[in-house]
Amino acid sequence: MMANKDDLDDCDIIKQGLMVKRSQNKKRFMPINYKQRWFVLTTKNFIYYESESEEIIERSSLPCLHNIHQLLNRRKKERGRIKLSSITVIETATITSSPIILSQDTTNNDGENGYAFQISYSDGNEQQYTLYLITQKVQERSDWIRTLRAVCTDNLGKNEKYHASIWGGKKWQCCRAPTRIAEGCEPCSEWNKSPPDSPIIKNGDNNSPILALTASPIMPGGTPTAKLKDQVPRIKVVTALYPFKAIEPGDLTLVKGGEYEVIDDSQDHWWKVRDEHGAIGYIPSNYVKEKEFLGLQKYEWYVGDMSRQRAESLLKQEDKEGCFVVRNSSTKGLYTLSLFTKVPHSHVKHYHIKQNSRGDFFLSEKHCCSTIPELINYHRHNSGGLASRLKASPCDRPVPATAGLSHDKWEIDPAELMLLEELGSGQFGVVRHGKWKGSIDTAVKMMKEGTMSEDDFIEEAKVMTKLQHQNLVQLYGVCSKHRPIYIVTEYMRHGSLLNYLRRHENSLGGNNGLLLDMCIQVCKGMAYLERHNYIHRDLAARNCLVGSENVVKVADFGLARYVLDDQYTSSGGTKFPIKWAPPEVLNYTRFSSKSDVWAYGVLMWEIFTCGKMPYGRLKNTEVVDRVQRGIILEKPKMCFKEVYEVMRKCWSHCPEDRPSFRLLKDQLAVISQGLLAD
Ligand SMILES: Nc1ncnc2c1ncn2[C@@H]1O[C@H](COP(=O)(O)OP(=O)(O)OP(=O)(O)O)[C@@H](O)[C@H]1O
Ligand SMILES: [Zn+2]
Repeated sequence: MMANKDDLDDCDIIKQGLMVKRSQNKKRFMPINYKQRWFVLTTKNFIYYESESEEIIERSSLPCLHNIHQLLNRRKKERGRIKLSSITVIETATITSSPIILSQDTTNNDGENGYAFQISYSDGNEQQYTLYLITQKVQERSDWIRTLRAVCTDNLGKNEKYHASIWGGKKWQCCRAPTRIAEGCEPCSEWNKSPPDSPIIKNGDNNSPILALTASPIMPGGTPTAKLKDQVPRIKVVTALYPFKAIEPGDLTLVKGGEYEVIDDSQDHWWKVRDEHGAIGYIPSNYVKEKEFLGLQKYEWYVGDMSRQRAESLLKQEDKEGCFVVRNSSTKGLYTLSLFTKVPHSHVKHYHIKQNSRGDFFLSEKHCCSTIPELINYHRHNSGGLASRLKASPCDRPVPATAGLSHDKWEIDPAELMLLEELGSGQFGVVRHGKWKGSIDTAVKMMKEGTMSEDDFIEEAKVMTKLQHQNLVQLYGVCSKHRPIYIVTEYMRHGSLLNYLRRHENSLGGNNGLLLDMCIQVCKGMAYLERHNYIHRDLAARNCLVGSENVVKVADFGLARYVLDDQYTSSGGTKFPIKWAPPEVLNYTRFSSKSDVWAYGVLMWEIFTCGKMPYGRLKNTEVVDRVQRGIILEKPKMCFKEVYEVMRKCWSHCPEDRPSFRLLKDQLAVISQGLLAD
């Protein structure tokens, strides 16, 4: 089997496995059939191969990744491929009456015929096709859906609706619509949510889900029949990635590494779980991960998406010989080991974790291991070519903020807040460091009376506590029963980005990579807001904050809407952030995610000048005049040409010509990868 050129560009496998594929029946006279295929998801394509060999299957355990050349060498015949960029819908599917031939090994089959899902994509002529796939286990299906959605995020969402079932030849089996091109009958799921895990293919009239009860290690009490009545489709077990201390009644304490059975995950941020003693309560969903998908996350040394620059500064801060982390490489699906050594001088070395032709992992070719944890263990005892033996990894890493301080809580009793030192002050009033119930660090913004339309804001705060992203300052809640009202947020120990840049100009100035990484972090937070149709309206370095490990987060989003002072809200006002405003805001006060993008360009400029004032001492009227005439900020001295090009695109006169944050995020990642080979 020859590898074609496309394959060679496409060598990073994200996930692979056997599934049953329903024929696409492009030619109407062909009978529908089902074939087992070997599916390979790469960073660019979803490819399927003839599958007669089982040997590869055994090697498919997570987080193991394979090189496509390897696969091709195993005489697989490619049967088709779909470009990820052409995929628009990934949803579950209902297929009712199909004689499904699954793999011979049906021992794990839970008595089901399988679980179906669908992938719609368009070819070059915009013709839509749908591929129906069937997995043996419900978990496999949600795993595939999740992974596929994660790599296709850029295209999903174009289609609003899909058909829940299949075209039966004369009508859609779901909605009975009589034409094949009829619009879908179900709204597409929000693609960042996981799919419902209900078994879809039914055995005759048996509509009740069959439970995978044996999968759960914790099952205090409760017989299968009791579970059936409770309509629990399957038991989901999660592992705690961080400790969580239950403070409010109704919450449950999490012990790091402990396992919990999920009882209710219908809300995004707080799940009801049961611990091994049978105690039940709410926990923050971002503190746990489904046991089956834990992968490397249970290891202290794995830091996930941390950038090269942040890994370096974290390890330098620890300042210990042999201190190391493993992080996701900038090439999707690969991992990098970052190792601190003092020999011959303090520095951090980065090693790609590679795989040989047998799929084994290695850092130096002589020492291969079948999993990454084994490889790490090996190098704890033998430097084996590394700059040092692997010794420890950074401990006391910060835990993420929770969406609100407890389940369903956004109103905070000021008596529970201990107020500490003043952190600064802005036009709304003073900001102080606080401790909630003696244990959680917070920042408390005491709103000067009369500066904001409080009732509207308090309503909005309920929504805002639900916005959660690692690059957004978390809103914990408000104290709204007393005056002045308090806005309580996550505490960020290094304060505002603007001051941070100015204070550290000497160390940051030469570090283009770190500055670009800050831009990327802000961009990620903004892409999240954009995805949720949330406009910031006052994005600038002064409104971003810096926390431990050089994390940068966006703060004060959406707040501008509730300000009463018209010196701040009207573009003619003295406090209006003119220097961050695009023409359409200056002319018509027309805010959008694209006006945020303009401001983001100015923020990038602030970052690359280490906190200079945009347009220097120019008066507001002079700035307006320049912006209207299309004169933009000059390139900061230490900024890469490529990065300045990105800023310029953010300053396109027409909002439509500016890139979205989603696009910016990818472009900046590419630049970062190219400029600072990882
Ligand atoms: N969550 C936080 N953690 C740590 N420090 C904070 C936090 N929020 C604010 N601060 C500090 O308080 C200062 C004032 O913040 P505030 O948001 O009130 O004003 P500002 O952003 O400087 O100006 P503006 O009123 O125009 O938004 C910040 O510059 C920062 O140093
Ligand atoms: Zn339908």
